[in-house]
Amino acid sequence: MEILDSKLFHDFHGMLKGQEVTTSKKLYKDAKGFYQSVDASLDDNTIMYEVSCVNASKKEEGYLNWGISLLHPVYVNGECNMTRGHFHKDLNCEEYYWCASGTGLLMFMDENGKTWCEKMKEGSLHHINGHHAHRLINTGNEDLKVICVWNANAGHDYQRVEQMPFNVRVFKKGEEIYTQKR
Ligand SMILES: O=P(O)(O)OC[C@H]1O[C@H](O)[C@H](O)[C@@H](O)[C@@H]1O
Repeated sequence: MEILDSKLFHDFHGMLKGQEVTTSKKLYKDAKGFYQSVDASLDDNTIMYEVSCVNASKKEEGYLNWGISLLHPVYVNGECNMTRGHFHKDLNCEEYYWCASGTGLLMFMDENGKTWCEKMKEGSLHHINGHHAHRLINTGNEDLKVICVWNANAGHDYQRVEQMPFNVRVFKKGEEIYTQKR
């Protein structure tokens, strides 16, 4: 019997490593549209968040993806750094988010536009119903690292949240977090 080393390694407080891992970075210039206003003090090439994934060999039912999203503590005129956010293309596909470190909010939106959040902190585990759009928000002063597991056939429907955007924005002033209806 062969006893092999694992092909992948995920340090609890670090990134995902292994040959099959793909990483993408979201720069401020590609995220400007997420925020209420443009912050001229931020360099266009500021890295807002990074996503590393191990994608399944097939984008089919029964296959799973594993990933980590890492959001840096960047504020855009006081508005907290966030992911683009999406519905799944296949609404039958659920997802789990598990907070490895940092503090933030997981914003949900149902198909009627009702928006709410769950608090994220180290160890918090979040179930995402396939019918709910989801967006990560870093409200802390350190990286927010969130481990994600989702069906390989889920897909990302960004258009749907552009047509019906999350209707609440999250800001930080000093140490106070506050929200604003958009
Ligand atoms: O694609 P975004 O909405 O910007 O979110 C960033 C990423 O967050 C998590 O890692 C999800 O599971 C990924 O599927 C998603 O791509």
